[in-house]
Amino acid sequence: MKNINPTTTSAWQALEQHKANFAQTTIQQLFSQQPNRFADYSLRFNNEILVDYSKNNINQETLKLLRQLAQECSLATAIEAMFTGEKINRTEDRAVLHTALRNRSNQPILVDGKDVMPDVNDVLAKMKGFCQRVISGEWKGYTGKAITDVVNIGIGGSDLGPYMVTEALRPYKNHLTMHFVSNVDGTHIAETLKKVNPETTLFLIASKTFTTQETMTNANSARDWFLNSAKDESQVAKHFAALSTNATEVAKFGIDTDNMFGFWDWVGGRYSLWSAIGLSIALSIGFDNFEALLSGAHEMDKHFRTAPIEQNIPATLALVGLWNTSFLGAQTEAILPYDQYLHRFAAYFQQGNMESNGKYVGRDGKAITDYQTGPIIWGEPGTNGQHAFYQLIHQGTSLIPCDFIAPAQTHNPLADHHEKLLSNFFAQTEALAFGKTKQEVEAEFVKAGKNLDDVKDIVPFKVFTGNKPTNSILVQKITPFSLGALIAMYEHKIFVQGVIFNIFSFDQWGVELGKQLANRILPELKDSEKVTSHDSSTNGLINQFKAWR
Ligand SMILES: O=P(O)(O)OC[C@H]1O[C@H](O)[C@H](O)[C@@H](O)[C@@H]1O
Repeated sequence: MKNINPTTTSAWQALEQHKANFAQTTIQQLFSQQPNRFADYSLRFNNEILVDYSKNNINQETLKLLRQLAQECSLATAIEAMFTGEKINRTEDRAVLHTALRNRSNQPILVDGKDVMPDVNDVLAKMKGFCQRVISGEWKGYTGKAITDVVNIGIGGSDLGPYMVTEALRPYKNHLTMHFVSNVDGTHIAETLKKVNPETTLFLIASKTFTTQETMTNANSARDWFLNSAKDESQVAKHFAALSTNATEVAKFGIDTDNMFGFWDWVGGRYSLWSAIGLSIALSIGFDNFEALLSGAHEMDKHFRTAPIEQNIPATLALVGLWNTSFLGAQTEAILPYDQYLHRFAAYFQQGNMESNGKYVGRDGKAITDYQTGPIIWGEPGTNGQHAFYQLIHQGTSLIPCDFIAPAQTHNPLADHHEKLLSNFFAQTEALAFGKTKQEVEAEFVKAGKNLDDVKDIVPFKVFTGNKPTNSILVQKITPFSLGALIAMYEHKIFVQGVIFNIFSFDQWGVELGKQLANRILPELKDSEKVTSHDSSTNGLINQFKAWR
């Protein structure tokens, strides 16, 4: 991947000039000027996902310049570099091949001259056999009973993806009850263990490195709890499996390598739900559905790799997002799914996006000083968010571009719930784009029989300026296939932005310092000695903790 500061491209400079046009123009005016705006600014994937990006402050010139920016930043070369296994994660000297995990075409993909597909397929076959045995009840616990509960112990990418997807695909789940333990706070595992029976519980220890403090601590507590009942180490094999790249550490922990499902250093943690880390997903919805999830992602991969930039959905979302943040001044992006099953979707992409693109060092190793990199990602399911934080999106002083996501078909057709939910979905983007003028507010008062003189002081508070950018992502139905495609769509959006930001999107050095310091502090908490080795704040906090515990 080349080192290109995006601000030095002619497209960036032209975009800087071009943005002045939008100081005066509103989304409302754009719609009045362009009667076909919806048709011209929306894209479809497989007749299953509709992406409408028309309610943004963009015109054809904006798109032309943004596409030129992508070209000047060598996006097409970068896409090929990722898909063909080049070591684009240069700071860790690794390829980035989550796309290989869902490569249903089976076309060879080479890393260091070796095709990775046979290994990928071997692990998938092993996962399939394991799922069949556990789901059918053939796999027995130490007292001869079938498994009823699965506890995934992992954190970050080894938790957020599997948890988000198993929740999103609950309508497809079988009889197994899934639990996810991530936090090192003992409360998390303690509360989970209260709900399960050691005779019928399977623990999946999910950790790429198998050294993560939180996960290993929870795994050890789970094993102690299990052995407290089973009283026999040899029974651990019936209740513990490992999902990891680190066979040595897995063996040290005492998990049989027969029960280990491997993956490789070219799978980033936050892109790992497609790997053995997805075993909890496959157990929960069955292996066929897990394969459908992979297929959906693979279809999106093909689209991303081959579609021209004008029709390329991830690239378009990335460019429009970059326009909003880098040129129009937004610092955050909200992801707002109008689907209760997608309640962890925003949390998942907080890691996906912020751990990937929250970087201040450019690919040249120098600090980036003249543009913003990855935005802050946040969000909650609609309509809950409407009753909580939408006030600020509608009338605050920050510009917050939002992605609204909704399924056309619900899995729970109950009275008119879905129509009500979707009426809110449509209404919100309409309100955000077009707002309500002073005249409209006054007309409403008049209609309600009020004298305008009596209400004139209230009028300004009821005005909505509108002109707030949104994307609407309408999915026919959330199925394993469409969810796979949707996740891959966002993954590639992040990739495109990382290429243009000129950063390395696939490392995560920013999480290391806190870990190092926690490791230094941990021994200091073991005794009652007064701590003096830190700054006065950190010393003061540690000493108060010691006094109070
Ligand atoms: O899967 P593990 O090796 O346990 O890592 C779990 C998580 O922790 C790390 O600190 C990284 O920030 C994440 O990218 C990763 O997903």
